[in-house]
Amino acid sequence: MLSANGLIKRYGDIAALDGFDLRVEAGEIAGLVGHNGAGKTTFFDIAAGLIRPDAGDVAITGEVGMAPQQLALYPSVTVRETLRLFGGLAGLRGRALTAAIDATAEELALTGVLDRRVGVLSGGQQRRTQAAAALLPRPGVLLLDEPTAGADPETRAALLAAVRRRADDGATVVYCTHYLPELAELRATVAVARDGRVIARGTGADLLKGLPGEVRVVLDDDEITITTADPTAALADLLRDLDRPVRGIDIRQPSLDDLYRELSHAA
Ligand SMILES: Nc1ncnc2c1ncn2[C@@H]1O[C@H](COP(=O)(O)OP(=O)(O)OP(=O)(O)O)[C@@H](O)[C@H]1O
Repeated sequence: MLSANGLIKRYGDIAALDGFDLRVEAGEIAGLVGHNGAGKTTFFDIAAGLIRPDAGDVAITGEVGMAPQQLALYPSVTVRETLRLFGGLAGLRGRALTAAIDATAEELALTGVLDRRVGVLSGGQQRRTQAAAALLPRPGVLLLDEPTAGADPETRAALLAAVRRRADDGATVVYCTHYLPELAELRATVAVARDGRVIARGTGADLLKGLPGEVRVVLDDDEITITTADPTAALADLLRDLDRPVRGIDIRQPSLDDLYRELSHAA
């Protein structure tokens, strides 16, 4: 469990966090989204104990594992040595450590590069190594800051599956991303940050309720477009009353992108 209450962090005139509240339960993945500068990284640094807030506190059950946005790896050591270091810091030794390294490398598709130096890996492999370092000790709380940035589709899928498994095993996960479809894939709840606060919190479905989607019906010489919160129902109504042949149908359900846009533009 993680519970941040009333966090405030100022840098001169800038309030990086300005009353930031967030509660995430064990087994939950909370997707933290928001503009550049909304305060996501500052929140992570405070939750991980790297910096102190000016006010407020974060309560955490268990250890914290963090994969920061900036790669923080030693280029001259191998992937295996990297994982050995992070596992060792978390108290893993001997056979337990070796088994954890093998299992984590396997789930993040790093087995083939375990004995290569981090500095010669591709960007995606380095990012997976960083995620592996955070995931390996199986911390109770995982803070992941855009771990799939620059990842190819296979890497992305492996990472998302590994994160989902950790939550299924009971970890509390906060997952920062600018790529909203990932949150649906992770079955994450959503927290939208803006100007140092969480301004919307809930399941994707809750937050999307009432936002407009669109249904477009293409006829022989005409086209009908309806903007509505329930495009499927609008389509059913339309088709019931329509006496002309339909050439094409296009439905766009409201998405997290719509929510993000709406909240970002709200005063
Ligand atoms: N050490 C610092 N000194 C001065 N200002 C800072 C410092 N760290 C963060 N800030 C400012 O605080 C605000 C929040 O920054 P933060 O990095 O937390 O945002 P973010 O939501 O993580 O952004 P991004 O999506 O770009 O990663 C920004 O305006 C940033 O410039």
